[in-house]
Amino acid sequence: MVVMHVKERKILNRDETYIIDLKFIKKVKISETATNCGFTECSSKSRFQSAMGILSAFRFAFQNLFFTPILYGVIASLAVFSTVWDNGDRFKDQLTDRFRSQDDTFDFVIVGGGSAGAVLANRLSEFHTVLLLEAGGESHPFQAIPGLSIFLSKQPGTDWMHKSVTQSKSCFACRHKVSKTVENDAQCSITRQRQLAISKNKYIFSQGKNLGGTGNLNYLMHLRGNPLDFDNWATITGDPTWGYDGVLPYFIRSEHFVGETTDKNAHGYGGPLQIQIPDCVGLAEEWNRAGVEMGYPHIDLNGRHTEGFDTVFYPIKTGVRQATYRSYIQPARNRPSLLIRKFAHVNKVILIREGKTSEATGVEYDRHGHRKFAFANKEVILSAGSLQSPKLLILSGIGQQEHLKALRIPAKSILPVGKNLQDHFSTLLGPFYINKARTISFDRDIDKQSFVNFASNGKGPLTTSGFQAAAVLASTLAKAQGQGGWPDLQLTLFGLTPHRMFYSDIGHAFGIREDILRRYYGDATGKENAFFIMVTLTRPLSKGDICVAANNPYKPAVIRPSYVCDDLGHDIKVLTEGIHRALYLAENTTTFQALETTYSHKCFPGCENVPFRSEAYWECYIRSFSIANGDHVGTCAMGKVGSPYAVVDPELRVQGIDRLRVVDASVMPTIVGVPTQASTIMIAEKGAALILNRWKDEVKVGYGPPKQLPGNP
Ligand SMILES: Cc1cc2nc3c(=O)[nH]c(=O)nc-3n(C[C@H](O)[C@H](O)[C@H](O)COP(=O)(O)OP(=O)(O)OC[C@H]3O[C@@H](n4cnc5c(N)ncnc54)[C@H](O)[C@@H]3O)c2cc1C
Repeated sequence: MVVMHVKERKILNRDETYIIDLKFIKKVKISETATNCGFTECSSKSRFQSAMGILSAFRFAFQNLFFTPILYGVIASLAVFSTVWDNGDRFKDQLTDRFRSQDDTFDFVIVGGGSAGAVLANRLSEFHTVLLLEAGGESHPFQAIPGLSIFLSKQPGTDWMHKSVTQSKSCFACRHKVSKTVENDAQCSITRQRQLAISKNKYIFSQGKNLGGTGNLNYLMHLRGNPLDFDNWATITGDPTWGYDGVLPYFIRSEHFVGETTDKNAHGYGGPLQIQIPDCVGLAEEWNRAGVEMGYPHIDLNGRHTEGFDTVFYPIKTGVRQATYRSYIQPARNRPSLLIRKFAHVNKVILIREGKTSEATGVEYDRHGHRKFAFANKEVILSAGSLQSPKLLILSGIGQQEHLKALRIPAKSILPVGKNLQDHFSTLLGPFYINKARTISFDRDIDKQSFVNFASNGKGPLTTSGFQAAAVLASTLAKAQGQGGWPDLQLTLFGLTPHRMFYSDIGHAFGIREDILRRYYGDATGKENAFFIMVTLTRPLSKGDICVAANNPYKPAVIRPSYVCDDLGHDIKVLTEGIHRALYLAENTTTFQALETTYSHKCFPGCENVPFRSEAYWECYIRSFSIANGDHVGTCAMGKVGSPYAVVDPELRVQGIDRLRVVDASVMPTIVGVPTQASTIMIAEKGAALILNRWKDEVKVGYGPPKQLPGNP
């Protein structure tokens, strides 16, 4: 093992051990190597100055010393890399396009090749001709590495980077951006627009912009949700097949589970998406043990459960991120029945009036500078995600009457499109310092060897996004309402030690001001070992909405998330309780006491005027260090016809319009109590089965291997 210490900087290698302090070289001994991640702790012993040592130190310096600065350089230039990648792919696509089919009529036209759209493209093209239109290109190679997750969002080539409107009750520490955009006011009415010279307190919402969608840049936590999340959907929609027992077979169908679990029957074996625990789980074992100390079971959180703790599963294969890009799109790509058009920005759905109702016949889209049209013999399916499917509906004439009127878009169906926006809302607690190297430090653990280890074995610290274990808990408020078995809080272990650029990287990932984080994390940087806990409100009362400001597909949607805005103060109370439980776990369980866990004593900048750790302090902390999880749902909710939020029916058909469905996260009527990718994939699997069943009498033979319709599993 080699440790090179140049001034304050350490770089690790696995073969030999030196400390170079520019003036002298020290031999050091490895005192401990932690399990599975390859974290290291070192202590110096004696000096030596052998010629061999110096020679190998120089050799090492040439091979490794520059690795970390280069890595930081690459990470800092990810924006450039992603743009260059995107432009290169665009150029290649333009060149090869002339050799591809120029057909414009297909059985199905799918808009958006993200988490849901990729599943549909795969399943439907087994039996029908499918055109998949995706605004972005191929997934970026860096997106395959889970360890780079916190750097992947907000890169211009591969992220839509939507902006919320200015928030008054949260986001106080969010990045302030100078902007001259025209903003909608609080009522989503385009008649009252204001010109803002400086816009602040805005969230930047990431959404993946390439094949695989947001699954390419998310944090890889694969959690399905609580059975009551889905039983609630069955009640809302009046359709029992959306209850837990109805949706479970579709979770199972999507999955190929690898590894050990306490609930084997809950899992699928042989599905497209490989699910497993990554090689590097850091403090997960201690986390689960501490949960048991607190009276919660260590369970499989993807099984039938109420409350509990568990290590988080990821959609990975030999360490590599799968997303729906590698699991659903790549295996289907060569089918003659599937045509993928990348860099195709869809502007609206083409609707024609048929008697009293309208029917979707195709879409209008722009590609490589040309306006084009594609037509569907059977159906058009929108899978553009919760922030864009509603926008496309509105631009096509499906939305709220006043809104369409103000936009001068002829109304085709009056529906509450864009209302009911829900998301998880979090804050990040820590650092919690510990006395052992059990978490990842970028400065210490990410080196040339860790890349080699990842590339050749799929092992090591690069296999984890940092989010390694979770707990789902019901708050006392939920229990008081008789919902003790229906968790409304998630605590997630974030196993990173603050590295040199931590304030900047976390600021980038979560959209928080760097100057504030530099002040807050100033003491933490350079300390050996620490972890964080993300505290998440998973069943918020506060709801937001989305509308569009102009009849122009290139104008960003107006997004009002309205986090922690409920009049009862419910959301703040539940989050504060979550913070107390996280603190209890870290400070009061014997498992974490054995690691000498101590919480940061620093006051969050802006909250100095309230007593540290008082209820008022935590409220200030939450409203300042606000993290929007990006789990947006509900903007095209399914429900009973005529209900206040229902846009699609339980078969995901847009109400009042023929041959048009929405199949993505936006159809969830209420948000599930965990991150939303697994449930989005389940919705797409169920949606595909519904569509195939509808068109079962018109199946074309000869498109791909399966000879039998999947139907209900
Ligand atoms: C930073 C972040 C971290 C997250 N972490 C997790 C996590 O750890 N675990 C988890 O389960 N969930 C996580 N999520 C949420 C999860 O990834 C999403 O819920 C899920 O991917 C949504 O899938 P979707 O199919 O609805 O939308 P998307 O995956 O966003 O797909 C929509 C696709 O449509 C395309 N598109 C949009 N508009 C157009 C248009 N006009 N024309 C053509 N194409 C268009 C987009 O480019 C995109 O490819 C995270 C989200 C974010 C933002």
